[in-house]
Amino acid sequence: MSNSTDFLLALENVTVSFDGFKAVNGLNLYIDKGELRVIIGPNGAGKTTVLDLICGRTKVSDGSIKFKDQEITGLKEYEIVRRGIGRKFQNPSIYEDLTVFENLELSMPHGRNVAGALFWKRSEEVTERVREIAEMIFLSDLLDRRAETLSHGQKQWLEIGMLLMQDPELLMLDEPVAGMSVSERVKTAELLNEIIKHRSVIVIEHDMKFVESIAHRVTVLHQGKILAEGDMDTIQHDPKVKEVYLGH
Ligand SMILES: Nc1ncnc2c1ncn2[C@@H]1O[C@H](COP(=O)(O)OP(=O)(O)OP(=O)(O)O)[C@@H](O)[C@H]1O
Repeated sequence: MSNSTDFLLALENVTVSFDGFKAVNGLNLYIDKGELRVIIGPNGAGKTTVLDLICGRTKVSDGSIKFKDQEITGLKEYEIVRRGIGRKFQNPSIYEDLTVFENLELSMPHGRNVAGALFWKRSEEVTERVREIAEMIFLSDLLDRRAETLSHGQKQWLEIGMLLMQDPELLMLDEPVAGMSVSERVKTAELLNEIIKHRSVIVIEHDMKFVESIAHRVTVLHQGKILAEGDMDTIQHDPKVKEVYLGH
């Protein structure tokens, strides 16, 4: 047995070409258990593509992606979800005409086969879990509200909550605070810090104030490669990073 990784997620030499253009080029990225990693970088750097590769939406052209030491490269998106990776996209995909409670309830995995889904009914366990997650995402008092009546920020939290219902070990969020108010951003930082008590999180973010408030470790991507990696202080003082990203 190799003892090569204690990492939750390991990308090694990952490359993807779109018609010969390498959007991600020989990327090595390692995420620890309980880590909150922020990925920053200029437009077109390959940030979203990295998340697409991890969740199986885009196939790697070369390289390996391992989750808990098992190869996930080539698995289908739903299989990767089942392994324990949840992904939130920029636009919330909640059910607007259902309540907060129902949205969360629907996201609880119902068992792995049709029979499981057919015979599933609301149980104490599900209700308990919905309440627990609702509390985390600041929506305990709004469980009976239709989702369409929520603010933009609350909808984003609801979608994070829906992912948490699936109990992922790794959560990936693409610009979670875009369009949020200042107070919602502060609460989102709180939420992320709560989430990483039991899971790892990868966040793509442009808002540097928000990044400062959450980041353990920052990876700067540029032209599909890692330009720099380290704590916030190191990144902010890195001349290469200043040149391509922070300096303008
Ligand atoms: N399916 C695709 N087919 C062709 N080119 C693509 C595809 N997906 C992404 N690209 C290209 O790959 C590059 C990286 O895109 P990506 O969206 O990952 O960047 P990003 O760092 O997330 O940028 P942004 O901050 O603007 O969201 C871009 O040049 C983009 O046009």
